[in-house]
Amino acid sequence: MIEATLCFPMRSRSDSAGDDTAAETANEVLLIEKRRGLGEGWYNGPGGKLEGDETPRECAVRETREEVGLEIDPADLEKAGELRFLLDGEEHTFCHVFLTTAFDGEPTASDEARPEWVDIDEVPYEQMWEDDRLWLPTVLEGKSVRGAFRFEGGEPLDEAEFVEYDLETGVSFADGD
Ligand SMILES: CNc1ncnc2c1ncn2[C@@H]1O[C@H](COP(=O)(O)OP(=O)(O)OP(=O)(O)O)[C@@H](O)[C@H]1O
Repeated sequence: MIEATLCFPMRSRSDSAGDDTAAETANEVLLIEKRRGLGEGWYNGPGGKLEGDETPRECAVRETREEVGLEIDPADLEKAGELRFLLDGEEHTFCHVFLTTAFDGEPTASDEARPEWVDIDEVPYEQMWEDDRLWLPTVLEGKSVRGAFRFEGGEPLDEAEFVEYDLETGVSFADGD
């Protein structure tokens, strides 16, 4: 099973640089248009697979730096979700979702990703993974989610058919990761 992360930097529209504005007032989210690999051509948050013995939090910080050039203190990441993606009945990917309103730098495009600030009411769900519309609105409201999403039809996951899901909101997580 793959362990992966997603990280959603947020800001309020009036901020030109990131600071520690409270999540409740943030109304824009940094999405990426994925330029290669799984989910290519779709929007998502920065993120990727855990490497070596890093924690999910360390992975989210590294992937956000590599993909869009923002620097985040791991302690400033707020755990917002745990998502299980099943393919043909087998555990495929376990994804840790984080939010942050505290980061340094300006989003910059990389080979992997083109970043774009998007109003949280204008998230392009029709150009995203099908499951995103089910859990991301809740996360962007500042509530936590735990979900399981079933896909069928074999690899690759981004060509499989989304068939059903279970979702809980307002959950708590056992540890900070
Ligand atoms: C099934 N429904 C899904 N809905 C929303 N997001 C999903 C997802 N399934 C996978 N994801 C995310 O997609 C990224 C893939 O990342 P992916 O390119 O494979 O990782 P990484 O950057 O490490 O790849 P390289 O091997 O270095 O190219 C990673 O953030 C992962 O959490």
